[in-house]
Amino acid sequence: MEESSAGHFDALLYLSFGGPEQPADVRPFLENVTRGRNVPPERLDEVEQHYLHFGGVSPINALNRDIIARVEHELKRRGHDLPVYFGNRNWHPMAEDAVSRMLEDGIRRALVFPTSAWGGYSGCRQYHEDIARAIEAAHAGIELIKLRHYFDHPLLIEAFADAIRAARDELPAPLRETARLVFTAHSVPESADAAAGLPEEGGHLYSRQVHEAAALCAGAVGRNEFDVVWQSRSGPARIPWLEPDICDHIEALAARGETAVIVCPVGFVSDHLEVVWDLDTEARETADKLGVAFARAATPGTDERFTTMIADLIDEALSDREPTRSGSAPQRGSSTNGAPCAVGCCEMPRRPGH
Ligand SMILES: CC1=C(CCC(=O)O)c2cc3nc(cc4[nH]c(cc5[nH]c(cc1n2)c(C)c5CCC(=O)O)c(CCC(=O)O)c4C)C(CCC(=O)O)=C3C
Ligand SMILES: [Fe+2]
Repeated sequence: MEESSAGHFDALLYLSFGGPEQPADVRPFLENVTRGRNVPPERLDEVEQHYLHFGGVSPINALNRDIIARVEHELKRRGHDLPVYFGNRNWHPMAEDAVSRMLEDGIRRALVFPTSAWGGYSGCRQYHEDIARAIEAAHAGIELIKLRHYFDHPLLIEAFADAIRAARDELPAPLRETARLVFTAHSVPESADAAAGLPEEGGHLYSRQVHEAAALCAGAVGRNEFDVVWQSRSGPARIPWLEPDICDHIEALAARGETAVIVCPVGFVSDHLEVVWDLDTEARETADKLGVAFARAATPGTDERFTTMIADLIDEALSDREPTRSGSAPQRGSSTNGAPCAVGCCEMPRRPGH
């Protein structure tokens, strides 16, 4: 998009994934997430149990409400009159409802902050689709401009780096320096990663950004050795997803004699279910069983720098200035009313039988 996003905005739409808030929500939420996506029912049964283990309540909505309160406070402090609306892709409050409330309140032009820092279909283009769907449902004129990818924003990297240091300090002193530093992000189908970004830039935008963010965090804590692994794979077993999985990786580390890991969930902004189940429960149990000391770095959502980053991204959009960033992988993500970032960006290949 060549057009400028600078100028006046009436509001901020905080757009996230959504999660169930009571046991009865779990199944319909999972149906929403996986509609048309060929996820086997056995996988849904399994994931349903993870949610029920936590009383059918995902922490994600409460965490997002907490971040929103901080953002509102920071925007006021900076003198911006930008009310913040909350909408999700998969559960209430839904993006459609947020946009219809915005219209009722007279909002005509708003910025959108997505809780995904990344490019790729699930992390970027699907949020554009959510925006387009919400506008269509509202049957009224509104301009929604999504903010850019922030995977390499220096404030995000610093928040993760401090969290890694704090996790390291939870380990027994003799293990701190030798503990393996392992970054993890949500797996996606290999085909989705290959199609992420622009074909002429080589695709693989999501995994490239994850590797870059990991390298920046590792550099910030003075390490040049680290691993990037994946978690929370879904879909049928016959379809390849990004690997290795975090638990398999911990097993491989144990087999070659490693005695401690620091796991940094670089792919996520808050301690939602994929973090508290897949890492704090499954990965930790795997490590315990193998006698590998385990420490998990905090996610950045509740770090003050995360709020500052959101406000800085807004100020950047308002003034149309160059992005503040530490990396060099392609960085897009900003477009109006759900248009793709560029022609062919994160275009999912049509798979027969889907
Ligand atoms: C890249 C990516 C992110 C990071 C970017 C971002 O943050 O957006 C992310 C985040 C999240 N994923 C989440 C939860 C789930 N993801 C699922 C399924 C899937 N995720 C995928 C990708 C991603 N997911 C994909 C390719 C699928 C397969 C189905 C499909 O092609 O779309 C399923 C279905 C069941 C299953 O796991 O099989 C669930 C329940 C939660 C909320 C947790 C909570 O409730 O607290 C969050 C933040
Ligand atoms: Fe997911």
